[in-house]
Amino acid sequence: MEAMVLGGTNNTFEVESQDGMVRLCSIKGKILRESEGYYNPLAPGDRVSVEVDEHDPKRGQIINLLPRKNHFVRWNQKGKSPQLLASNLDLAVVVTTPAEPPFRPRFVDRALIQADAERIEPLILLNKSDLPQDPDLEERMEDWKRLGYEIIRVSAHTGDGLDVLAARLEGRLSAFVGQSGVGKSSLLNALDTRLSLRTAGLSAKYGRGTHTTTRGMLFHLPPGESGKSASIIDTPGVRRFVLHGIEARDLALYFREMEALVGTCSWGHSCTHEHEPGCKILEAVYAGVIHEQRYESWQRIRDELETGRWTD
Ligand SMILES: Nc1nc2c(ncn2[C@@H]2O[C@H](COP(=O)(O)OP(=O)(O)OP(=O)(O)O)[C@@H](O)[C@H]2O)c(=O)[nH]1
Repeated sequence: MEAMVLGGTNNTFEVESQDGMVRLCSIKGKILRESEGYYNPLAPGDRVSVEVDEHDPKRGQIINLLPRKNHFVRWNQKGKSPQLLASNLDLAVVVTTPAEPPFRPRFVDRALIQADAERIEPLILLNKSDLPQDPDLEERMEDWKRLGYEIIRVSAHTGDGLDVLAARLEGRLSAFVGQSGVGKSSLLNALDTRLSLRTAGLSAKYGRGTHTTTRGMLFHLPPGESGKSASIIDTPGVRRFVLHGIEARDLALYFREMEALVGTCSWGHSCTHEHEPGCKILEAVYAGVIHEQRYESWQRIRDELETGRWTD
């Protein structure tokens, strides 16, 4: 029987069959071949084949992973392996805030790049729009918009913008990705009042989230105006989003404003875009076509990918 993984740990998963029944399932055999080398064998959104337990219809075994349309991954530094956050997504929703926790544009850049690399449509969701906005944030928002990224502004607290967000999520499978404390669980609670996911204030000491959601979980929202329901994966908040599966030398291809310039410099593909005369990327930075902060973002992320050392 075909079913979808809603959530789970390394050996027990909540799996939903097409009739809506949710079973606890373990993986038959040692490991799924496709998951070798990964931190976790399956992610919410994965489609699997299940064999129902003869003695207990509420349990079963996962015998097969069905081909994935895409998978959203980050590098797990502690586990030293790629971690599957969600599979088969229509939309990667990168949640950010003007403050509490502080606005971290590089976190957003990294998540957008990982989504683009997997050909998952990204969306920037600015939560906590009730808090004072800052000029740096507005400038970056304008730049992302110019690059073609869709932006929705909401407040889980006041409800502002939630109708726009709900309409955008209807009929799709989306994942909320963001630093701990940006309000991913609060947003889900606001979108579906039947949910009461645990949320928590920021740590007084560091002004960061306290990692309340520790594992990913897929939720179906009640059908909206279109009659279709939204499926949303709440992913655990992370302090740092480390890219996976992207080579440092290819990084510029995932910066939308750089992609077309790659290979056009006087030094061709051997240009480092750091100091060479005739570098089209540097010329674009000087001309203001590439935002200085995006260029710095590219430099930092490239260094991280080259050295395997991460500073923020
Ligand atoms: N001012 C304001 N605070 C919010 C808003 N949404 C959430 N918060 C607060 O932000 C804090 C963190 O919210 P959570 O929903 O737990 O954040 P999270 O992103 O799910 O965090 P993790 O589970 O750690 O990943 C809580 O104190 C919420 O009350 C909002 O729109 N405005």
